[in-house]
Amino acid sequence: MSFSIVVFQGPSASGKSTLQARLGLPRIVTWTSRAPRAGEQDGREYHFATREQIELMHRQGRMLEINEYRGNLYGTSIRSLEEAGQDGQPRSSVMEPKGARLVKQLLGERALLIGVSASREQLERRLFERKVSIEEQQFRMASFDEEMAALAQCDIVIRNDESQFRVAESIIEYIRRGLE
Ligand SMILES: Nc1nc2c(ncn2[C@@H]2O[C@H](COP(=O)(O)OP(=O)(O)O)[C@@H](O)[C@H]2O)c(=O)[nH]1
Ligand SMILES: Nc1ncnc2c1ncn2[C@@H]1O[C@H](COP(=O)(O)OP(=O)(O)O)[C@@H](O)[C@H]1O
Repeated sequence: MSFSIVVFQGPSASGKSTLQARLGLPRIVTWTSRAPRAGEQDGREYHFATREQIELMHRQGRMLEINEYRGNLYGTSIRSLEEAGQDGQPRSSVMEPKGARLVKQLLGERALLIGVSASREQLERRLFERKVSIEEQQFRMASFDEEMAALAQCDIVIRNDESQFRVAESIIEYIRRGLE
């Protein structure tokens, strides 16, 4: 099976970005209207654009989907997904469940959806350690049940509690070799 794209989904702080980095594939760069954070570069972490530009792309049928998150728009262009299949080099992406489901619908078996899960206690601790505001922690935990339920749509779910980090990374390594 040759995959064009590997999509990670799961609750906040479950370890999606960590496991994505371990997999080592080039990332699909998505669009956002949020301001770049320190150290972020246009075209690397995201394509940074205005809300109006992203909405226009959506109206023109150039976006697979757009999603509102904390007052900002996010979206994946169809072209970025098509490119992922063309050069034989698979790409990876982190998406919330709605976006991940649409990628699966568009690409079928060429998309591998990897769910990442961890216990509520572990996630609360990791968010606490991130030193974000209490309000931000509560906001992220509020979607916990929904994110856990949405793991049902994934092709594989990796448990990434602290006691399982090595197992989780071995599974990613196994998938990585399978993609070579
Ligand atoms: N549906 C969808 N979600 C996206 C897209 N790009 C990023 N996201 C999600 O938007 C959320 C916010 O991302 P970000 O602003 O980088 O902050 P983070 O929560 O610190 O990762 C994360 O859950 C991302 O996975 C996209 O193109 N489509
Ligand atoms: N397999 C792992 N090994 C070591 N640390 C991990 C692992 N998975 C997650 N973490 C830690 O947990 C925290 C949340 O992980 P992160 O990848 O940022 O989550 P997400 O992208 O899902 O929000 C980070 O501090 C990260 O270093």
